[in-house]
Amino acid sequence: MTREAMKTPMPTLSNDIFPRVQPHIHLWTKLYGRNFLSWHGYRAELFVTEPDLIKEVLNNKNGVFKKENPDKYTFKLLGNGLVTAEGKNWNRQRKLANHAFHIENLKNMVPTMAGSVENMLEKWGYHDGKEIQVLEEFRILTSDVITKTAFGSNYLEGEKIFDMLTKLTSILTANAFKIELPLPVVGRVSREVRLGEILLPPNIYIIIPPLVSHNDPQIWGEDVHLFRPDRFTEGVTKAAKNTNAYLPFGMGPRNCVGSNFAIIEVKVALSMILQRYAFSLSPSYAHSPIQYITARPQHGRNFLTWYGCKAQLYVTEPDLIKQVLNNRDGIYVKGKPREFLKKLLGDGLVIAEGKKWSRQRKLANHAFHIENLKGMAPTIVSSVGNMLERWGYHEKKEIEVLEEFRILTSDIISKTAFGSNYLDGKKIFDMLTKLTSIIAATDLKIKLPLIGNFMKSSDDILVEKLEHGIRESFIQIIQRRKEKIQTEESNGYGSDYLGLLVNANQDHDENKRISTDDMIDECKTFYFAGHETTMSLLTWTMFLLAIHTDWQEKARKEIFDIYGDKKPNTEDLNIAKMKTLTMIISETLRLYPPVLTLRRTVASEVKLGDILLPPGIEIVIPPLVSHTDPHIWGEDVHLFKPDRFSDGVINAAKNTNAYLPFGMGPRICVGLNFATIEVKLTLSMILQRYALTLSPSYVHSPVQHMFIRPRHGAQIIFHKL
Ligand code: HEM
Repeated sequence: MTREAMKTPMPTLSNDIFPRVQPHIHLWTKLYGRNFLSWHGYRAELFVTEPDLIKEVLNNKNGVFKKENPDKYTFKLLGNGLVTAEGKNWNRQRKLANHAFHIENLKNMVPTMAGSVENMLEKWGYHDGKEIQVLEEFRILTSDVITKTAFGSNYLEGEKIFDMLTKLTSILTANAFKIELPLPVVGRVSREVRLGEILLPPNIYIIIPPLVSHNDPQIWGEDVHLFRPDRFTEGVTKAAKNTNAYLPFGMGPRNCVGSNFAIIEVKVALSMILQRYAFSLSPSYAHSPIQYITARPQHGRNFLTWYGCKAQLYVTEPDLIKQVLNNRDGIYVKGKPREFLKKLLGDGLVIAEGKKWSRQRKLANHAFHIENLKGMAPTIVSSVGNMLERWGYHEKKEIEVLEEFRILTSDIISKTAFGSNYLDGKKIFDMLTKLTSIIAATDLKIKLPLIGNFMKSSDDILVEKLEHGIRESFIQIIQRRKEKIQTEESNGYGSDYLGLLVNANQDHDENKRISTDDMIDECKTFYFAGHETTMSLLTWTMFLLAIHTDWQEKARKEIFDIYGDKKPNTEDLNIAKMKTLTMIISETLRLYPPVLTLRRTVASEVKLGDILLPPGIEIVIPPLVSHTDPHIWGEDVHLFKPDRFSDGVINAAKNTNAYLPFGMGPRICVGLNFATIEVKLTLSMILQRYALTLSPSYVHSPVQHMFIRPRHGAQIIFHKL
């Protein structure tokens, strides 16, 4: 649950962190009430969140509630120090610590603290107007302060210790499921005792998660998640309905011995920072990465991971990416697709290899040849027209465009590639959408090699049903095409993609002939590849234009210069003149590339850069890594700045191989031009009629659902021009 919760950034800068950092405890308090029992392996744990009971446990009047024995990891971090000690040991050590942190002693530490802060600020002096990552700064500051004040040595001397402690803490956190650190307070009952109405047997563990009572609206009021320091105007007693609900430093005899020290340190640091600087949150903060692979710079640019029993090499270095995708010696092949993906794409163009790929690629290239694309333009324009007619009634209202674009792109691909319309294709799309959902949900699941082969999950069964349904629908569409043409006594089967496929199906030359199964796989592939990708691009472009109204204006001006207020001229699309739109689309594809991973398999041993790759290893290329690399795009890498593309990709990026929205090399997207024309015509017709703004109800939460999409849709407000 934690991993799921952490997968995406928080949609807003909300303080409602509890469901995110402890999703399990959050759910349990909703399901089981304020105090509940749970099992951690064989260990019974009582979660206590009722303030009065918390007080009873922490005040520990009759000495029943002991500290937990440290497990082996905690012990390595804290030894048998004050935090974990019990009895006499604890008594003696606590006295010493109380003395060290006595208010008189604390006063003497202030100059040292101020000196450390001064050092930090001196370093910051050079950063005027720049962004500073303060978490790292404060790691150094607090280490420096504690070494100097408590041990009389400075950060540099203590650095080795802190480095080691930091590593140890990482291991501890990674083992957070084995141990309970540091969010909840943990203790153990030494003998039978009554807590409220609950009779506790000895040795039961007690867990107190402060976030529960800190987030309780009954204690703090309905504005519990808002940052409102004035609730503390008259101290904690007046701020909370029950003061025992406030536990940042614990309470009772084992409360934090360093609380005064910490507060003084924070006050000194804040005072000195506020005296010198005004600060604001950097735009790069909220925009945290969608995939956590990008958040692991410590592994370097290319690194190995394991997906179940399969080795995967992640490659993010542009020159190596180029080597893999260009595939000069035919070594980097499309590997065996994942089970589910195969159901979605069959053995169609995206997956096929060798001769089959060559033949099918030729057909697709032909279908999407520029002359054929021009022929499709009137169909695209009329589909967009239908959508706009529907929108006519929505003036100044909010429209959720992701859904709209799903219908639009489905309609366009059905009509242009298969000569049927959205309603005909709707059944297929519904089934494909369901299939996509199952696949997106199972993408991270790893099938056990043996068991997975014997047992069918409910997903497997549903997938088989959908697969069968999709196949039947395509057979009908193909059959209808064959019959229709026969009755019209025409020679060919049409020049759209389906027509080319049916022609090839009837070809006398065996080498060129393709089977019915091949046709079905190609149909699936085109329906799928031509639909969700373009829908994602259209949606994010609308979103970005709604926020960046200056670019919206520039685009609109360009469109009026070309088409006036008339429908786009399909005789001459004038696509080449759409410089601004091209830049906007390129920048959108950089920030929100619909295809998030490209995969290849190494067919035979090969050297990639300095790495010797054995056959069978899978290569994963995540475009977002190089798309968001400041070394390649500059420090403003996270900002929407279409003019970085004003002289093409070559001048936008330090290395053009870093830009991969459509892939590169022989397997580059075959629908590239088609998608681009579709998006340009759609945007032109929308911007001719409407000004766009983002709706306040929009929540920014981009997620990977096969492709990047806004989790809660994209709500845009349309104002008639
Ligand atoms: C914004 C829209 C689109 C994006 C971002 C996109 C992206 C991509 C990418 C990155 C690849 C390369 C995959 C790889 O190297 O492993 C690809 C391949 C492919 N795309 Fe697209 N695509 C888009 C639209 C379309 C459309 C509209 C169609 C068809 C109507 C299409 C059909 C295909 C096919 C058939 C392949 C496989 C080509 C081959 O392996 O030879 N795509 N696409």
